[in-house]
Amino acid sequence: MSEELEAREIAAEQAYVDEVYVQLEASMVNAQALAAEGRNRGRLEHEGGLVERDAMVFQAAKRIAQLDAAHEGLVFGRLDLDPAIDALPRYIGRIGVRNAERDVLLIDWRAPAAGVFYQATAATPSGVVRRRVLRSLHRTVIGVEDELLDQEALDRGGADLPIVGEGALMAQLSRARDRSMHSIVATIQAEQDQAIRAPGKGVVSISGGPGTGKTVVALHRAAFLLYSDRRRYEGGGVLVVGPSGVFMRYIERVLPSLGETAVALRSLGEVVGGVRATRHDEPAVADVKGATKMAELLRRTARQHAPGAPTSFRIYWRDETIVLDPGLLGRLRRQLMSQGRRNRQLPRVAKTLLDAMWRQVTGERGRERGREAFDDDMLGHAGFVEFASAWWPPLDASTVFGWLREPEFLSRVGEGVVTREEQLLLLKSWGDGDLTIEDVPLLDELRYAIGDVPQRTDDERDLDETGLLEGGVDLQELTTISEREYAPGGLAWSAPTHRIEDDGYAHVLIDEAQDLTPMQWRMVGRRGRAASWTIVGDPAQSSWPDAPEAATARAEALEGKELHEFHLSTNYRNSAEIYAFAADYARRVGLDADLPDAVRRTGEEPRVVGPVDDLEAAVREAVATTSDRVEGTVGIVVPVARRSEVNAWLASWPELADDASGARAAVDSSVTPSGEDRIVVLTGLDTKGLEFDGIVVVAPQEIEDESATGRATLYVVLTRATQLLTTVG
Ligand SMILES: Nc1ncnc2c1ncn2[C@@H]1O[C@H](COP(=O)(O)OP(=O)(O)OP(=O)(O)O)[C@@H](O)[C@H]1O
Repeated sequence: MSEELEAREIAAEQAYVDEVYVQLEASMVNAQALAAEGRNRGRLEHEGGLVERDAMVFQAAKRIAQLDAAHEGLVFGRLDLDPAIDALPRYIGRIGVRNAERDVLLIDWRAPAAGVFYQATAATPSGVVRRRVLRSLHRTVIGVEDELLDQEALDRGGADLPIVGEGALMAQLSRARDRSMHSIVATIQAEQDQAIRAPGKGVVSISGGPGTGKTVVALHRAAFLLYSDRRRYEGGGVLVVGPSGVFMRYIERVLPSLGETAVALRSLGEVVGGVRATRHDEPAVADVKGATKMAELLRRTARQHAPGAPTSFRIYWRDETIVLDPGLLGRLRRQLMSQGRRNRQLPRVAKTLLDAMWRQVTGERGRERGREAFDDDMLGHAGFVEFASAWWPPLDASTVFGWLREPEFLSRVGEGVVTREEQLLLLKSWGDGDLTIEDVPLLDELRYAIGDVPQRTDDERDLDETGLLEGGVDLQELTTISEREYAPGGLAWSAPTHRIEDDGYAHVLIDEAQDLTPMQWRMVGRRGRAASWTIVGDPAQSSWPDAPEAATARAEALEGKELHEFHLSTNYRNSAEIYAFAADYARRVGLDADLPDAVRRTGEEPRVVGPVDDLEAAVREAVATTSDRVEGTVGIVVPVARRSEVNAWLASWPELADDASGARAAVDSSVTPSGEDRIVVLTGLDTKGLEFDGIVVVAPQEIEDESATGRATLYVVLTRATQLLTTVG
């Protein structure tokens, strides 16, 4: 009977969903035709609102159609209200759709009218009698899950509203995990909805323990903001910053599945335009590079005499020797620096030098000729022009960053800022080539300290203004000289391509904010001076050891902005059994953790294997068992020092070969990883923000011991599994 009932309900919903798709296709064709026709301006203005809206629906629908996401239907919700309010059901979808008469067929989930879908509860039904979630596979409705919110209204109204299913949330939470995060539009919970719909003012801070939906809520919030004020947020840009490239790939499909693509998703190593770093420094080095004192070191660096540039200049003119000695040049350098960013002073360089030189002209013959003639002579003199351009070359941040690789230079600017030991750590890390994630904020700091290298056209304009360097200096050539002489040879550091003025966004969203170092806060702070912010994090999961210093940097980045706090209290990821185990650990090791309630029981207790004699055999057994028992992803979490070893193990286990191309690629560079592997090897830090159906933790004690914040890292690791957790050590 109940199956029959469910089938009948599904068929009825399918009919409605089909109607929505027919209408959607009609409006897409319509919008396309309008765009293709390229109507004249007046007509566009006349029908502006309509055309724009159709075009928007078209764009959003196209993106949603492109997304071949199995579980995610366009129409996912239905509200049956008290007949006294509305006799017709309301349908909720990823985007809004109207029919030819412009009646609403589907309400966009972000519209105010959809709010009640998320906020209504049995205690405060707000007119909702039945809330229904439609589960779909592409365009096919495969299930419905109902909740009865107001029995009395149902009795009173005498309507026929059957109740089907076991509840959408549990069905959604029990699904197997794949490599991407999915949107939760159908099952957003009331406390999450409040954070999602908070106005885009000041700073919205969303806190909560592991698995409470902070990330997914923040992404839905980005979609909400774009919907609520498209001009502001699409025009000004929305920046979403997460901890790693792996994490960004994990979350990248959520916004497109909501029809939104106008968002910049950047990992911390990619925040600076044109730069892409994917490797972390080891913890001891990361701790030095992340500390606020690096800002002082870099400020000093930016003010130094360019290594290799001339330190004096001498010229004969009208019987006189004019000398720019190192002391005088040092004073002139400081004078120029005091007027603003180094590169911005380029147009003033020649005049500053000429002023100082003219003061030395005291003889009659020289004075008689006059200043103008003096300037003309100098600017026509190849020796002077060459000196001026070599003394103050246009510099890009990567070049200046390269100066720090010289031990003597570093010890000079580092004096009293970083210890000798720290200098050695820095030098060692900069010796091996490519930029690390921790270097990126340092490079950014230098960009801001020296300013952009002027573009050629700007140069020409600036030079025209001074009237001093006419025809004399080819700045293009200067750039080449400076690059040739001072660029760090052989390094894969590309110069930032974006200009400082283009760095700002209208909204900045920081995920896993507890991990930002002070230097990273400074970097993201520069991108959000005029922005509203969403900041998401859980202090207990922090891997930055100096919490007060990070708090100060964060406060500076957000200075003057009003704070609105939201807290999430239910863990939707872990089974109750797994989370109890992790929470026990947090209490035992003294982490001051925010412990949410986990709602889903599986009857599977976490398994602790060990102490073991043969680690490889024990891990192999645990991974094989886990992979047999879960349908979705499996993460093998290892100490940093064991990553290659465990990858080699996994690559050599034939029974798991199909699921582990990443491990094979890690040990054999001729193998290409598929990127869709079910089984992956990760370090503790790599797991931040991610989740897997099964987790096998290798040598947990070593993870705990490998950094000052190892306990917080291990706590993160223990909260990544949805179904099965095994530790082997
Ligand atoms: N309302 C919801 N309906 C369905 N699934 C949800 C809901 N809220 C959260 N989830 C799921 O719970 C899991 C955890 O969410 P998310 O990763 O956003 O949590 P988090 O708070 O950022 O976690 P952590 O801090 O541990 O990284 C995800 O799979 C997410 O889809």
